[in-house]
Amino acid sequence: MPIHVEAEKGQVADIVLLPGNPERAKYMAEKFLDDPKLYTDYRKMYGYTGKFKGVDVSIQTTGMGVPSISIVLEELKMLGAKTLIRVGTCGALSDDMEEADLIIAQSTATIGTTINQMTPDITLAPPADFELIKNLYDSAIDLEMPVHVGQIATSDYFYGKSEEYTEELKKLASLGVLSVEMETAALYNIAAKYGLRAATVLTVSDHVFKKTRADKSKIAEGVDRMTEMVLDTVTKLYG
Ligand SMILES: O=P(O)(O)O[C@H]1O[C@H](CO)[C@@H](O)[C@H]1O
Ligand SMILES: O=c1cc[nH]c(=O)[nH]1
Repeated sequence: MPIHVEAEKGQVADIVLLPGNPERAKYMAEKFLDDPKLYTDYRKMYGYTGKFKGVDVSIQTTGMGVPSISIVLEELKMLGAKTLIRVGTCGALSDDMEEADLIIAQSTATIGTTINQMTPDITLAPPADFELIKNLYDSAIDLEMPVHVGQIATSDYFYGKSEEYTEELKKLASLGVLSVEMETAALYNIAAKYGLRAATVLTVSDHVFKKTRADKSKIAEGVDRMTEMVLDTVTKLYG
């Protein structure tokens, strides 16, 4: 049994949805899965396996930031997971984006994250799995959800420490980067390392430059949308 994801082989499904927040994992499992079973609560990083329309699906908390999700991803790989879809929140870098809009991350830039140490002399640019993001996009359109597709940024900082950091975010925004969050670079790099399928879907919880945050009910609306979109794709690909 791995040290942090306290599950035995066979308890985690091939397909794992990855929220950062443990309360989101619990909410999603209880609301969307049939017969969800908790397989780990170590450090309150809840992990559940249940069924959605007959397909086995796990929902595993990752915690916040690259170091935390990296531990979880390595252990999910040990447990046999094959398709990994992050379901997170993010700060929009464009004021035109609405709270609770969805973003599919084709790729991610990095600010400061330790994951770059995986290939110190190489700037790796691992993309999301094409079939996953194509189907996620089709699901969002079929379900008439507001969706954006493009590059995001993964940062080690939630609270920017300096004016320089804000300038870096503005630079990324001017280069077309849609939003900032804290885990996807680890997901795409570790998926590349093991040949796993990965994608990230985010819902806009904050506006970085306007310095506003959606209220909890608006974030919940985005989480519901994001989960419905991802589970629609799961049934199309694996049902
Ligand atoms: O809502 P989650 O999935 O945790 O994602 C975002 O929210 C956290 C910061 O509040 C970071 O983990 C960031 O990536
Ligand atoms: O602004 C934000 C919002 C969510 N997550 C982040 O990392 N940043």
